[in-house]
Amino acid sequence: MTKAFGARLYEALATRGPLCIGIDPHPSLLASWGLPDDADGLARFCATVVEALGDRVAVVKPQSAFFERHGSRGVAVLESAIRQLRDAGALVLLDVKRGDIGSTVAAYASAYLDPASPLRADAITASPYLGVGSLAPMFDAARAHDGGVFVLALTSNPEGAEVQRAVGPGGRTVAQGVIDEISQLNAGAEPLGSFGLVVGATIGDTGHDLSRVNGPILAPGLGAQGATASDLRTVFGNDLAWVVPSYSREILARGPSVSDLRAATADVLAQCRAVLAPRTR
Ligand SMILES: O=C(O)c1cc(=O)[nH]c(=O)n1[C@@H]1O[C@H](COP(=O)(O)O)[C@@H](O)[C@H]1O
Repeated sequence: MTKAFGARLYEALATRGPLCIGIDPHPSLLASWGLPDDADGLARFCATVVEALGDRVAVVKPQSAFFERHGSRGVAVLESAIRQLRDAGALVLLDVKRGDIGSTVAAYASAYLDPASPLRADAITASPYLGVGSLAPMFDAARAHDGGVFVLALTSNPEGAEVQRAVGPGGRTVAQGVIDEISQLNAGAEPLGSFGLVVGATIGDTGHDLSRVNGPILAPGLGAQGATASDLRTVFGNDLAWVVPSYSREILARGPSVSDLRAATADVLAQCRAVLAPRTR
């Protein structure tokens, strides 16, 4: 039996530092790395990222869409990248943003969180817009298999606010409802819950109560979308403790040189540490 995802993440953040790097092999990045826009190019792209970052970054987040666009051969590359990253000691957060009725969510859960699946990752991203309760089979699978689930709360894109900040009959925003339900799942977990939220680094002061989350908060939108490490202070205020800053294109654009990828990563990690340290426990 391995440890719960939250405990494994806690250790990874302590030893490797508070950072997630995304693998988003955009066609333009493949081109700038001198690689073809096909499954072989994808495989070489991933091999370089694994070599450069697999042994040093706490969380690596492959974006499934960029693999799926190459069909079954692309998905095979994703399977192998997940395995290699995990073997190198990184926690793999597979960005698939799944959500559906509960019975279908159960199938997604077995696709991504069951150790028997070739696509098994440490954690996945999930969309709560069919109701947080519809994600229950994913939460159950995460508990059973020591996995994690990061649920969208306040996303980094400008279109998100219209839905996420809508106020329900009880006076709570949709996002606060998501935050509160995830907080309940993490209540009492030590040292850190396995259920995370996604809150974009681009959104300014959240205006939401994140004080009881007791789990990780993934903060994408840094770099290419315009947010900087210092924005994390504005966005999260006193709730910075378990923020996991996430960069994709900003770092990947520095490839294919392994040493440049490492240097860029070390650079953003230092910027994030300066804002996030010290952790409260
Ligand atoms: O869940 C995510 O990771 C995510 C949530 C969000 O609110 N905004 C967001 O950009 N993302 C993902 O984070 C990555 C951002 O990539 P860059 O803009 O290149 O850093 C993409 O894979 C997005 O799909």
